[in-house]
Amino acid sequence: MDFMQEYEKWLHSPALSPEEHAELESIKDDPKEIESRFFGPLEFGTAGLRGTMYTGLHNMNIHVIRWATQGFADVIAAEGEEGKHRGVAICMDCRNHSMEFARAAAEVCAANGIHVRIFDSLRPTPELSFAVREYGCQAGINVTASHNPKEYNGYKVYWSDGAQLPPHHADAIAKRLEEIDIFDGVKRMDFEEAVKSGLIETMGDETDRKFMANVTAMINDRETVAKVADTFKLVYTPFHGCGYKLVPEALTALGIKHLIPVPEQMVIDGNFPTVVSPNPENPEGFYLAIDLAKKNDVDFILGTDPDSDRVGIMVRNHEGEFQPVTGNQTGVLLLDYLIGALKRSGKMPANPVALKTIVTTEMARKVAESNGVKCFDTFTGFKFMAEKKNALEESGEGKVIFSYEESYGYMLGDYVRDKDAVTASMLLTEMAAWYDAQGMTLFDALNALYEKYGWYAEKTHNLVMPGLDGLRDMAKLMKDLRENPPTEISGVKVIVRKDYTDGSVIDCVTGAKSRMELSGSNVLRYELEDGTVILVRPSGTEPKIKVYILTQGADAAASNANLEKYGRWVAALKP
Ligand SMILES: O=P(O)(O)OC[C@H]1O[C@H](O)[C@H](O)[C@@H](O)[C@@H]1O
Repeated sequence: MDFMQEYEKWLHSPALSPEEHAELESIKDDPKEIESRFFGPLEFGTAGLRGTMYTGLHNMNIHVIRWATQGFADVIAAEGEEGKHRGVAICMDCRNHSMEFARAAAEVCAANGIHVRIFDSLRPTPELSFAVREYGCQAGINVTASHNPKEYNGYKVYWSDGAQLPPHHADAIAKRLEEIDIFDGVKRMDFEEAVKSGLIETMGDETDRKFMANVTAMINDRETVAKVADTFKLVYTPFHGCGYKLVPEALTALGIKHLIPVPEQMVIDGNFPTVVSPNPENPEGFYLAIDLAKKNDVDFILGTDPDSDRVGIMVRNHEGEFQPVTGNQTGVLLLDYLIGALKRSGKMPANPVALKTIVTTEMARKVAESNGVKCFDTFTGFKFMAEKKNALEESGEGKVIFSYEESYGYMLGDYVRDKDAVTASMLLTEMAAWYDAQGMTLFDALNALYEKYGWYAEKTHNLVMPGLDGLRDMAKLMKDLRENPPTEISGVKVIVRKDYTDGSVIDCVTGAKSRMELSGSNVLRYELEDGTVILVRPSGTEPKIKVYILTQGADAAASNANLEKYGRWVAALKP
């Protein structure tokens, strides 16, 4: 694509508002900026389209939203009249322009004769997955950039099972888009007109009630919560986003009496004014919650991201300080707790299964298998976990009790096919209360798990490479690693090398080549002589290469020393 030509096309399009024209005019002498906005369209990555909210083809704006929706509408329409009638559920998060973009998507669907159910205001992402399933919709659209910084927005697409579209399906939309002109090829219908004609319907409290009935049915142990409810306290922050209402509601239904919300962050605001990044993976954002927790003598903090699909926790250690519990650790804690709770309540299904991704700690497998639960790996993204859950359950091979990613996402129950911070927050709180009743904090519980299952340690390094140069650098880094694979990392031999792009496995000792089951994702994996696993992949949601170190040691000091040692190799990777 000739980026200058594309820029000119946009600059002269009558579809642009005066403000958008002015924005494009202002970069006319900046070819680099023009190239980065017009070199090509956004790609469907880990979680659909995601980009910064500027005027441009490689950005998120109303034109890109309408265009993507026209492509998606064609894919839905290909299902025939029945598919159009089943229609699409549409949701949005708290970001600037999310509501406007969601309504724009609804207008395009309606103009294509596709029935729309749109939420009347922001909702947690898992509720969209739920709504698609509950109302038997053909598809779903969610306008959200999840945990990204405020400049971003995104467009997630779902299919009838309530899961995000798998890559081959997303490719069909991308192919369709090549044939649709972004300005002239999109059908539109006025929102109010479409409401009047019955093509657009609104979802609100009635859908919340149905969703919440499913969430609260997941409670395992009200009795233990009730025992400690007079003294057990927690602090909660939704980071200005969608968790503000239904997470507290779930906790109240659980029987929690002392929920202390962070007042400044209970305010919905797409500028996320109190944090640099609304990502619960970044502990800095918890500073207000920590202050409040210390003042109120609380040991447990819960924080959900802006679209409330991810949740992060912090616990007080023996020095009285709060420390973040990583997604890997939180998942291990919850998996172990759920296994115990299901066994205690006699609700453990036959052939139980836990799912995790290839970049999630092996400790989860250890916990699962030590307790008679099978564990399977998938690629990053809940669409893959949903696919695996559906396949295992449809074939009768297993019943998934828990699915999780190291990146703070947890999927529970059968009513959603995406990560769900509403249900996870409630069950994490139930778990914290249960340990409280045993005289333990989650900090104690985690240490007990390490003692029992081994000292696993993980660290994800993010090599941030923004802009067009960044894209090139990232591609070069992956290429270099393929062309000159490391034979040792920080002085330790690589014994097996795997490339998930084509599923190839190379035994570095014998040179033998074989294949693995998983393939089709740009991920490299190195297995080292000491049992450490290092994985490298470009993020599908942010401009960065992620390097995951999964290691183990005889004790905490030894496993942390490994993280440091291998971290030095990672640091040298960045161009
Ligand atoms: O590692 P990335 O490709 O950036 O993805 C990070 C996360 O992004 C989104 O939240 C997806 O829904 C997750 O499944 C994924 O783990």
